[in-house]
Amino acid sequence: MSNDRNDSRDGGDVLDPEDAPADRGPESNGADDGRSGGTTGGRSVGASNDPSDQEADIDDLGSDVEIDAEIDEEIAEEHLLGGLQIDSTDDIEVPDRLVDQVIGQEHARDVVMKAAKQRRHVMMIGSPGTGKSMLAKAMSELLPKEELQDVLVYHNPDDGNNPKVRTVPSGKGEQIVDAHKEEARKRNQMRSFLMWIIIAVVLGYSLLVVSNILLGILAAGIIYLAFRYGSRGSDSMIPNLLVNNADEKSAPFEDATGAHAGALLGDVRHDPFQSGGMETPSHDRVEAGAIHKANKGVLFVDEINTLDIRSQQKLMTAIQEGEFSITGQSERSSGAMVQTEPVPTDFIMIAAGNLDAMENMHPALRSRIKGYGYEVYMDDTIEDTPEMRRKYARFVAQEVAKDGRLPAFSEEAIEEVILTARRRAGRKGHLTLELRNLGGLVRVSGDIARGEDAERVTRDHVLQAKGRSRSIEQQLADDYIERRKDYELQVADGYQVGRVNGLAVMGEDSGIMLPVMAEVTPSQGPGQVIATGQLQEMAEEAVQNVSAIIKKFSDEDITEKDIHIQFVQTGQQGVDGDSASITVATAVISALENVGVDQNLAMTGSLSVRGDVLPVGGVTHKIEAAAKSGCDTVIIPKANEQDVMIEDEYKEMVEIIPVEHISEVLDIALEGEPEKDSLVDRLKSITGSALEKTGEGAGTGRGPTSPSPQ
Ligand SMILES: Nc1ncnc2c1ncn2[C@@H]1O[C@H](COP(=O)(O)OP(=O)(O)OP(=O)(O)O)[C@@H](O)[C@H]1O
Repeated sequence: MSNDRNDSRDGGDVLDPEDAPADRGPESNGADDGRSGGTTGGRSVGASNDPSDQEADIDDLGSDVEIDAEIDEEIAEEHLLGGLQIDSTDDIEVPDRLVDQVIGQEHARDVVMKAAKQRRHVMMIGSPGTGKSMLAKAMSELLPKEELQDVLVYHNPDDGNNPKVRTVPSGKGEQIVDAHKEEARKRNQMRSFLMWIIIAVVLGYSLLVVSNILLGILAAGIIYLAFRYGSRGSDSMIPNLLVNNADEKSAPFEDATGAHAGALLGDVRHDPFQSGGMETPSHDRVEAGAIHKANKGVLFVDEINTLDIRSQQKLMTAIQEGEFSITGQSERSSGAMVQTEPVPTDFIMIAAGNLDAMENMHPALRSRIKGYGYEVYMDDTIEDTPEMRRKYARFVAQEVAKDGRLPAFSEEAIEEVILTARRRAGRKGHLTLELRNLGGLVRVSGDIARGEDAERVTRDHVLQAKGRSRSIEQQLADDYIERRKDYELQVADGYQVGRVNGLAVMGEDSGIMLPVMAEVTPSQGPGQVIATGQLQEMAEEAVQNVSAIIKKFSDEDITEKDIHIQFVQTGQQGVDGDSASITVATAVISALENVGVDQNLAMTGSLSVRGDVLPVGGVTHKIEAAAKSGCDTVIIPKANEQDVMIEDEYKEMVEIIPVEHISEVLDIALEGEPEKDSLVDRLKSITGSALEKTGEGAGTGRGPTSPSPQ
């Protein structure tokens, strides 16, 4: 039987659906293997269908592409371009294959290549713009093109609402449809010929024999309509080419992110006529969904949790069965009556998203992907090595090539992009892997250069682009700082009791200075912490931590007092996690002891119950915000010292003081010398005693700090 089918594919009679190959869904793998010795559409598929050859191909594709240049490793270490001696991006070759263009993400790349070889599903979780869809696309390029199929839908003479489905090797579908059209055209020609002969005979007879021309015209009209009506039937025999892979250069890549049910699962269009000869045959109204178009390729769904539960369930069925019938998605449409035979859905699924997406996706779908595939977490940053910097230079070249209209980047412009990647990493010795944003910077820089008709993109263009391509959060933060300056709310001079300049991050890359005010009052009942709205919990935690320290060093129990904390003019954005806890603690101690706090100083840091200042996120942006707001000193956790990568322009504006303990914060921030044996005196003296224990200098006296969760 299978031999017969192969014969029909290779040029035999392809017009009868029963003669077309009937292999569908998962079984078609076996059928394809059987085909490998033959010729398909004039193309030999034997060699590359050998699985071991395919694996070798994939391994080959995966090999890391090194930049082709002689590198002096000693120079490379210090050199921003990792020792690459080039004039511009024109000197950098961009690899052809997407998988070789991926920067970093070694683990994800390995997983994708393994999954391509084994045909396994993959779940990729990570920050936006780190290359999830790029890797999914790269995976489709790794899949064997020879397995691709076209899908045809035929009219079912036994049941018009249950169209037949047939799969054929890619490229064959068009031939079959063309052959059917040719056949229909010939049949129609013959019918027309016959029709005109009959009309001529009828007209001749009515004119010459009956002598009634009117009767003749009427009869001719009826004959004409009968033939026209009859020819519609032969058109309905032409199959609908549902999936056409004839021109695909690689296995399909279908992005079904945010797709509605019809686009994902296929649909059958409504037919307003439905019957009476004017209707469109049901097989012609069938439309493929992404799951069908992705057959033998990759189906990519980002933010998988945004698909409605029914769609997720059906997706699961398609994954499990390897085939899925198409029916009308709208219950009220005539399409809902139609259901095709199962259409193959033998795809590899790549589900992507952030951590929320994973938590909120259908548990059964997740377990299906997990059970039949891999889960991988995308890296946000990568170690800053000469080799990696060379790859970042290639990244700039890739983005220029991808855009197609940008001028080449000069060496110094590439250096500026790499410096930005360092800064955006927010981590010493690392480069950011949020490369979509970095690609945005490349494009804006290129557009500025283009606007000036410059031949090359220079460092200056990149610097201008950095100013222009500010995120919404950055623009908001800058606007906020400007407005506060108008009202002179920014930095007050001298010292104030209970008011401390805190620092926070807005969005991903903007800092903002937010003053915190505290007032301590006697309580009528048990003491309370009263803070602004949603910040209540955070304030309570900070007060609890500081109260443990206060209790230890004085007779005061601040849990018996009412503590009012105000995050001045925050609108509640920007205050993240517990990074404001040393700010709150300082404000409370200042209010409690009635000692002024230096208003030219800002601070960020998390606080342990033992008074250790623990690391926080976004220090670079916070320091820059303090500088922009006019502060001249910033206190940061010692553990974050290595993460500071502020722009040169701010370096002159602020002094950065890394601290390890709240006592150091108080020493720097509070006004004057405390009264002997007062709470502040005792708290400040902790530094002294700690230093005595280790015998080291200020700021290094305490043991290593443990990281705080952000
Ligand atoms: N690791 C990478 N290597 C090279 N280029 C990258 C990488 N990550 C991102 N890019 C660039 O950024 C663009 C967008 O990345 P991509 O769409 O793959 O991100 P994503 O992780 O799927 O993001 P999202 O979840 O927001 O869709 C890519 O087309 C590519 O130009």
